[in-house]
Amino acid sequence: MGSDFKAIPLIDISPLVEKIDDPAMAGDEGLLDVVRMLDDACREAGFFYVKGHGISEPLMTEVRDVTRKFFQLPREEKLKIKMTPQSGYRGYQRVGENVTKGKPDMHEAIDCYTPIEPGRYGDLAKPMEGSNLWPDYPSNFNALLENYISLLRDLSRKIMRGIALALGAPLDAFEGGVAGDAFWVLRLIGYPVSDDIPQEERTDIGCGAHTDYGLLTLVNQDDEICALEVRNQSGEWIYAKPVPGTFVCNIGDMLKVWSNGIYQPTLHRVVNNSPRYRVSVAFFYESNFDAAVEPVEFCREKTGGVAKYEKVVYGEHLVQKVLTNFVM
Ligand SMILES: N=C(N)NCCCC[C@H](N)C(=O)O
Ligand SMILES: O=C(O)CCC(=O)C(=O)O
Ligand SMILES: [Fe+2]
Repeated sequence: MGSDFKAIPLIDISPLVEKIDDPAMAGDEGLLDVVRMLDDACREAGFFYVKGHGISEPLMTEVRDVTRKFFQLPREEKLKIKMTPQSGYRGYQRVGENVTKGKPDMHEAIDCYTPIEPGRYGDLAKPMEGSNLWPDYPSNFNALLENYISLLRDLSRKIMRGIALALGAPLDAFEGGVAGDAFWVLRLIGYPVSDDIPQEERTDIGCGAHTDYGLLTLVNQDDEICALEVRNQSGEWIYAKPVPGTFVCNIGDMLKVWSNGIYQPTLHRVVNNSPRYRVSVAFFYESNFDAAVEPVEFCREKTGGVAKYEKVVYGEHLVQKVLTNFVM
């Protein structure tokens, strides 16, 4: 939702990253400052940049570079890891296969999800059972990304601890039954130059306006290309322009429900009007797949006493999105 913000705040979260797991951190001034900045950012823009997050800039760049190399491969090569219902919707999607609000998106992508073994979660996760499809080339792709995912999971867990404190909740509010076994999603995305897309397939938007589905998103975007736009309350689109070495973070639908709307996700979209192919790698940190998320009591009390949202099972929310996101 967001206010009439004109810019997206940048937060140096190093005090949080260094101290949040330390039992003696209560009262640490640096950390409390970060918590206050997170609270402001989540109430206002619903978006913030983080630096001081501990992920090295060379690693962030390498992840975008292997992604770019994959998308440069011939179509037949990319289709070897094609996304299908049989793969649990994991794998490669060509430009136009993802649709948002009925319109094809001008991006290609690889979707990776937490692997789900057959039978886990019963019928709930049936459509998404499976393990990830990794390409043979670039050869270090799998190992590099598995490591990246593990680092981002831990970073997200720490930021969610900060967000818990920002809401006035217990430190571990997003652990245990809510997100102690957080489902993760990785989308490696390429936005071609408009002129390179055949005219009859072309629309004007890289990814249509949407909110993200879970708790927290961390976007690692190409330097120098302005394309991610965030909508403020007046309906103006504010650029989340690249800030090298940072992640662009935003909150998702599950945090809205849990907090009874104290924090709301913000609509955003991607338009690549630049003369360069743009790569971004979005990591989504979500609730437990089977978590039934509903407004918690202390947030309801702060917001008039009435639950504004119905209970949502995260996995149902995700499956419903995934089943309607693609034309294949
Ligand atoms: N997990 C996330 N957020 N994926 C981003 C895709 C958003 C666009 C999608 N077609 C939609 O309409 O939701
Ligand atoms: O490419 C980007 O910068 C953001 C992509 C995005 O919003 C998403 O995949 O949910
Ligand atoms: Fe998004």
